Amino acid sequence: MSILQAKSNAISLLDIHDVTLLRGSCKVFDALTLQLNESRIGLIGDNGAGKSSLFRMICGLDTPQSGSVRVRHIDAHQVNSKRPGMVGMMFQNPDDQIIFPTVEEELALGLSPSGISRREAITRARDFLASRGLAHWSERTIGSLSQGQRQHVCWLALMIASPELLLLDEPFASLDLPGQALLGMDIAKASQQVIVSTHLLHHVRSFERVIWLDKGQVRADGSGQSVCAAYESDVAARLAAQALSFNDGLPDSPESIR
Ligand SMILES: Nc1ncnc2c1ncn2[C@@H]1O[C@H](COP(=O)(O)OP(=O)(O)OP(=O)(O)O)[C@@H](O)[C@H]1O
Repeated sequence: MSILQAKSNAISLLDIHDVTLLRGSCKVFDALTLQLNESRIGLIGDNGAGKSSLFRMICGLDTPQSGSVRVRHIDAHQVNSKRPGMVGMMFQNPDDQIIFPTVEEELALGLSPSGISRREAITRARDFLASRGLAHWSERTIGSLSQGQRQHVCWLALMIASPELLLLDEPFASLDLPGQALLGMDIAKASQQVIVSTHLLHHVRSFERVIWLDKGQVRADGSGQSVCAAYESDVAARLAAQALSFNDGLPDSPESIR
Protein backbone atom coordinates (compact mmCIF):
# COMPACT_ATOMS: atom_id res chain seq x y z
CA MET A 1 0.00 0.00 0.00
CA SER A 2 1.42 3.41 -0.91
CA ILE A 3 2.03 5.90 1.85
CA LEU A 4 0.48 8.51 -0.41
CA GLN A 5 -2.89 6.82 -0.42
CA ALA A 6 -5.58 8.45 1.65
CA LYS A 7 -5.53 7.67 5.35
CA SER A 8 -7.26 4.36 5.94
CA ASN A 9 -8.69 2.79 9.05
CA ALA A 10 -5.77 0.34 9.28
CA ILE A 11 -4.33 1.00 12.73
CA SER A 12 -1.55 -1.01 14.35
CA LEU A 13 -1.76 -2.14 17.92
CA LEU A 14 1.34 -1.48 19.89
CA ASP A 15 1.50 -2.80 23.44
CA ILE A 16 4.28 -1.95 25.89
CA HIS A 17 3.76 -3.71 29.19
CA ASP A 18 5.65 -3.17 32.46
CA VAL A 19 8.96 -2.62 30.72
CA THR A 20 12.32 -2.13 32.36
CA LEU A 21 15.12 -1.10 30.00
CA LEU A 22 18.76 -0.62 30.84
CA ARG A 23 21.16 1.01 28.42
CA GLY A 24 24.64 0.54 29.80
CA SER A 25 24.27 1.30 33.48
CA CYS A 26 21.43 3.75 32.83
CA LYS A 27 17.91 2.61 33.77
CA VAL A 28 15.91 4.30 31.01
CA PHE A 29 12.48 2.77 31.75
CA ASP A 30 11.13 1.33 34.96
CA ALA A 31 7.69 -0.33 34.78
CA LEU A 32 6.68 1.58 31.66
CA THR A 33 3.27 0.59 30.30
CA LEU A 34 1.70 2.12 27.19
CA GLN A 35 -0.90 1.07 24.66
CA LEU A 36 -0.44 2.92 21.40
CA ASN A 37 -3.40 2.59 19.06
CA GLU A 38 -3.86 6.05 17.58
CA SER A 39 -2.83 6.66 13.99
CA ARG A 40 -0.76 9.76 14.87
CA ILE A 41 1.20 9.90 18.10
CA GLY A 42 3.79 12.50 19.11
CA LEU A 43 6.60 11.93 21.60
CA ILE A 44 8.05 14.97 23.32
CA GLY A 45 10.33 15.64 26.28
CA ASP A 46 13.78 16.88 27.26
CA ASN A 47 17.01 15.45 25.94
CA GLY A 48 17.60 12.04 27.49
CA ALA A 49 13.92 11.49 28.37
CA GLY A 50 13.83 8.15 26.54
CA LYS A 51 12.21 8.91 23.18
CA SER A 52 14.85 7.21 21.00
CA SER A 53 15.09 4.34 23.48
CA LEU A 54 11.35 3.74 23.15
CA PHE A 55 11.70 3.57 19.36
CA ARG A 56 14.69 1.24 19.61
CA MET A 57 12.63 -1.17 21.75
CA ILE A 58 9.63 -1.04 19.42
CA CYS A 59 11.71 -1.93 16.38
CA GLY A 60 13.57 -4.64 18.26
CA LEU A 61 17.01 -3.00 18.35
CA ASP A 62 17.02 -3.04 22.16
CA THR A 63 15.39 -5.75 24.25
CA PRO A 64 13.96 -4.84 27.65
CA GLN A 65 15.33 -6.62 30.72
CA SER A 66 11.76 -7.29 31.82
CA GLY A 67 8.24 -6.74 30.54
CA SER A 68 7.06 -7.06 26.95
CA VAL A 69 6.86 -5.01 23.76
CA ARG A 70 4.41 -6.36 21.19
CA VAL A 71 3.71 -4.95 17.76
CA ARG A 72 0.48 -6.27 16.33
CA HIS A 73 0.70 -9.15 18.81
CA ILE A 74 4.26 -10.09 17.77
CA ASP A 75 7.17 -9.71 20.20
CA ALA A 76 9.20 -6.72 18.98
CA HIS A 77 12.45 -8.68 18.81
CA GLN A 78 10.78 -11.22 16.47
CA VAL A 79 9.10 -8.69 14.18
CA ASN A 80 11.97 -8.56 11.68
CA SER A 81 12.05 -12.33 11.23
CA LYS A 82 8.27 -12.94 11.34
CA ARG A 83 7.05 -9.88 9.44
CA PRO A 84 10.01 -8.28 7.61
CA GLY A 85 9.25 -4.70 6.71
CA MET A 86 6.39 -4.31 9.18
CA VAL A 87 8.14 -1.65 11.28
CA GLY A 88 10.27 1.12 9.80
CA MET A 89 12.37 3.60 11.72
CA MET A 90 13.81 6.90 10.60
CA PHE A 91 16.89 7.40 12.75
CA GLN A 92 17.80 10.68 14.39
CA ASN A 93 21.17 10.52 12.66
CA PRO A 94 20.86 9.64 8.93
CA ASP A 95 24.30 8.02 9.03
CA ASP A 96 22.89 5.38 11.43
CA GLN A 97 20.26 4.46 8.83
CA ILE A 98 21.83 4.78 5.39
CA ILE A 99 23.77 1.72 4.26
CA PHE A 100 24.29 2.04 0.51
CA PRO A 101 26.53 4.47 -1.37
CA THR A 102 23.90 5.95 -3.71
CA VAL A 103 20.37 7.26 -3.25
CA GLU A 104 18.73 4.78 -5.63
CA GLU A 105 20.44 1.79 -4.01
CA GLU A 106 19.35 2.96 -0.56
CA LEU A 107 15.76 3.29 -1.71
CA ALA A 108 15.88 -0.07 -3.50
CA LEU A 109 16.89 -1.72 -0.22
CA GLY A 110 13.46 -0.92 1.22
CA LEU A 111 11.84 -3.01 -1.51
CA SER A 112 13.82 -6.18 -0.75
CA PRO A 113 11.15 -7.68 1.60
CA SER A 114 8.78 -7.71 -1.40
CA GLY A 115 11.05 -10.27 -3.11
CA ILE A 116 11.47 -8.38 -6.39
CA SER A 117 14.78 -8.49 -8.29
CA ARG A 118 17.47 -5.92 -7.61
CA ARG A 119 17.10 -4.52 -11.13
CA GLU A 120 13.35 -4.08 -10.67
CA ALA A 121 13.91 -2.49 -7.26
CA ILE A 122 16.34 0.05 -8.77
CA THR A 123 13.84 0.85 -11.54
CA ARG A 124 11.08 1.43 -9.00
CA ALA A 125 13.38 3.56 -6.86
CA ARG A 126 14.18 5.74 -9.90
CA ASP A 127 10.49 6.03 -10.80
CA PHE A 128 9.66 6.97 -7.23
CA LEU A 129 12.36 9.65 -7.15
CA ALA A 130 11.08 11.00 -10.49
CA SER A 131 7.52 11.13 -9.10
CA ARG A 132 8.86 13.38 -6.33
CA GLY A 133 10.73 15.63 -8.78
CA LEU A 134 14.04 14.16 -7.63
CA ALA A 135 15.16 12.13 -10.66
CA HIS A 136 18.51 13.91 -10.50
CA TRP A 137 19.16 12.36 -7.07
CA SER A 138 19.10 8.76 -8.35
CA GLU A 139 22.80 8.26 -8.81
CA ARG A 140 23.96 10.85 -6.30
CA THR A 141 26.34 9.45 -3.73
CA ILE A 142 25.15 9.79 -0.15
CA GLY A 143 28.49 11.39 0.73
CA SER A 144 27.73 14.26 -1.66
CA LEU A 145 24.46 15.17 0.10
CA SER A 146 24.01 17.69 2.88
CA GLN A 147 22.78 16.56 6.31
CA GLY A 148 19.23 17.73 5.54
CA GLN A 149 19.30 16.01 2.15
CA ARG A 150 20.39 12.78 3.85
CA GLN A 151 17.51 13.11 6.27
CA HIS A 152 15.23 13.57 3.26
CA VAL A 153 16.65 10.36 1.73
CA CYS A 154 15.88 8.51 4.98
CA TRP A 155 12.26 9.61 4.73
CA LEU A 156 12.06 8.66 1.04
CA ALA A 157 13.48 5.23 1.91
CA LEU A 158 10.73 4.74 4.48
CA MET A 159 8.07 5.94 2.06
CA ILE A 160 9.05 3.51 -0.66
CA ALA A 161 9.39 0.65 1.83
CA SER A 162 5.95 1.56 3.21
CA PRO A 163 6.03 -0.33 6.53
CA GLU A 164 2.82 -0.66 8.57
CA LEU A 165 4.28 1.27 11.48
CA LEU A 166 6.51 4.32 11.02
CA LEU A 167 8.77 5.49 13.85
CA LEU A 168 10.24 8.91 13.08
CA ASP A 169 12.99 10.04 15.44
CA GLU A 170 13.53 13.80 15.14
CA PRO A 171 12.62 13.70 11.45
CA PHE A 172 12.45 17.51 11.09
CA ALA A 173 15.73 18.28 12.84
CA SER A 174 17.92 19.04 9.82
CA LEU A 175 15.25 19.90 7.26
CA ASP A 176 14.80 23.40 5.88
CA LEU A 177 11.37 25.03 6.17
CA PRO A 178 10.06 23.75 2.80
CA GLY A 179 11.35 20.28 3.66
CA GLN A 180 9.61 20.37 7.06
CA ALA A 181 6.35 21.44 5.42
CA LEU A 182 6.61 18.68 2.81
CA LEU A 183 7.33 16.05 5.44
CA GLY A 184 4.44 17.32 7.55
CA MET A 185 2.12 16.91 4.56
CA ASP A 186 3.48 13.42 3.82
CA ILE A 187 2.86 12.40 7.43
CA ALA A 188 -0.67 13.80 7.33
CA LYS A 189 -1.42 11.79 4.19
CA ALA A 190 0.19 8.54 5.32
CA SER A 191 -2.12 5.55 5.62
CA GLN A 192 0.00 3.93 8.32
CA GLN A 193 0.34 4.44 12.04
CA VAL A 194 3.02 7.11 12.57
CA ILE A 195 4.84 7.96 15.79
CA VAL A 196 6.95 11.11 15.71
CA SER A 197 9.53 12.17 18.26
CA THR A 198 10.33 15.87 18.08
CA HIS A 199 11.43 19.01 19.89
CA LEU A 200 9.54 21.12 17.30
CA LEU A 201 6.17 21.00 19.00
CA HIS A 202 4.16 22.66 16.22
CA HIS A 203 4.63 19.52 14.15
CA VAL A 204 2.68 17.38 16.63
CA ARG A 205 0.37 19.90 18.28
CA SER A 206 -2.57 18.82 16.09
CA PHE A 207 -1.98 15.09 16.69
CA GLU A 208 -4.74 13.19 18.41
CA ARG A 209 -2.28 11.96 21.01
CA VAL A 210 1.02 13.26 22.37
CA ILE A 211 3.05 11.66 25.15
CA TRP A 212 5.45 13.73 27.23
CA LEU A 213 8.28 11.57 28.51
CA ASP A 214 10.23 12.79 31.51
CA LYS A 215 13.19 10.70 32.71
CA GLY A 216 11.62 7.57 31.25
CA GLN A 217 8.22 8.19 32.86
CA VAL A 218 5.02 9.37 31.22
CA ARG A 219 4.53 12.90 32.58
CA ALA A 220 1.46 13.69 30.46
CA ASP A 221 -0.55 11.81 27.86
CA GLY A 222 -3.44 13.31 25.92
CA SER A 223 -4.33 15.51 22.97
CA GLY A 224 -1.46 17.27 21.20
CA GLN A 225 -2.84 20.67 22.19
CA SER A 226 -3.05 19.91 25.91
CA VAL A 227 0.22 17.98 26.30
CA CYS A 228 2.31 20.44 24.26
CA ALA A 229 0.87 23.32 26.32
CA ALA A 230 1.66 21.51 29.59
CA TYR A 231 5.25 20.84 28.49
CA GLU A 232 5.74 24.46 27.36
CA SER A 233 4.41 25.75 30.71
CA ASP A 234 6.77 23.45 32.58
CA VAL A 235 9.76 24.58 30.49
CA ALA A 236 8.81 28.23 31.03
CA ALA A 237 8.55 27.66 34.80
CA ARG A 238 11.91 25.91 34.92
CA LEU A 239 13.58 28.69 32.92
CA ALA A 240 12.06 31.32 35.22
CA ALA A 241 13.31 29.45 38.31
CA GLN A 242 16.74 29.11 36.73
CA ALA A 243 16.86 32.82 35.89
CA LEU A 244 15.96 33.65 39.51
CA SER A 245 18.64 31.41 40.97
CA PHE A 246 21.14 32.78 38.43
CA ASN A 247 20.32 36.36 39.48
CA ASP A 248 20.64 35.34 43.16
CA GLY A 249 24.18 34.22 42.47
CA LEU A 250 25.21 37.42 40.66
CA PRO A 251 27.30 40.06 42.43
CA ASP A 252 25.39 43.21 43.38
CA SER A 253 24.96 45.72 40.55
CA PRO A 254 27.21 48.83 40.64
CA GLU A 255 24.13 50.93 41.49
CA SER A 256 23.33 48.90 44.59
CA ILE A 257 26.98 48.98 45.76
CA ARG A 258 27.11 52.76 45.57
N1 LIG B 1 24.29 3.68 24.42
C1 LIG B 1 23.91 4.14 25.61
N2 LIG B 1 24.51 3.72 26.74
C2 LIG B 1 24.13 4.17 27.94
N3 LIG B 1 23.14 5.04 28.13
C3 LIG B 1 22.50 5.50 27.05
C4 LIG B 1 22.84 5.07 25.74
N4 LIG B 1 22.03 5.70 24.87
C5 LIG B 1 21.22 6.48 25.61
N5 LIG B 1 21.51 6.36 26.91
C6 LIG B 1 20.82 7.05 28.01
O1 LIG B 1 19.46 6.66 27.97
C7 LIG B 1 18.64 7.76 28.35
C8 LIG B 1 17.59 7.97 27.26
O2 LIG B 1 18.25 8.37 26.06
P1 LIG B 1 17.45 8.58 24.71
O3 LIG B 1 18.46 8.68 23.61
O4 LIG B 1 16.40 7.58 24.60
O5 LIG B 1 16.79 10.03 24.98
P2 LIG B 1 15.97 10.97 24.00
O6 LIG B 1 14.72 11.35 24.70
O7 LIG B 1 15.84 10.35 22.66
O8 LIG B 1 16.93 12.25 23.93
P3 LIG B 1 17.18 13.33 22.76
O9 LIG B 1 16.05 14.30 22.84
O10 LIG B 1 18.48 13.96 23.19
O11 LIG B 1 17.29 12.62 21.46
C9 LIG B 1 19.55 8.96 28.56
O12 LIG B 1 19.76 9.11 29.94
C10 LIG B 1 20.82 8.56 27.86
O13 LIG B 1 21.95 9.16 28.47
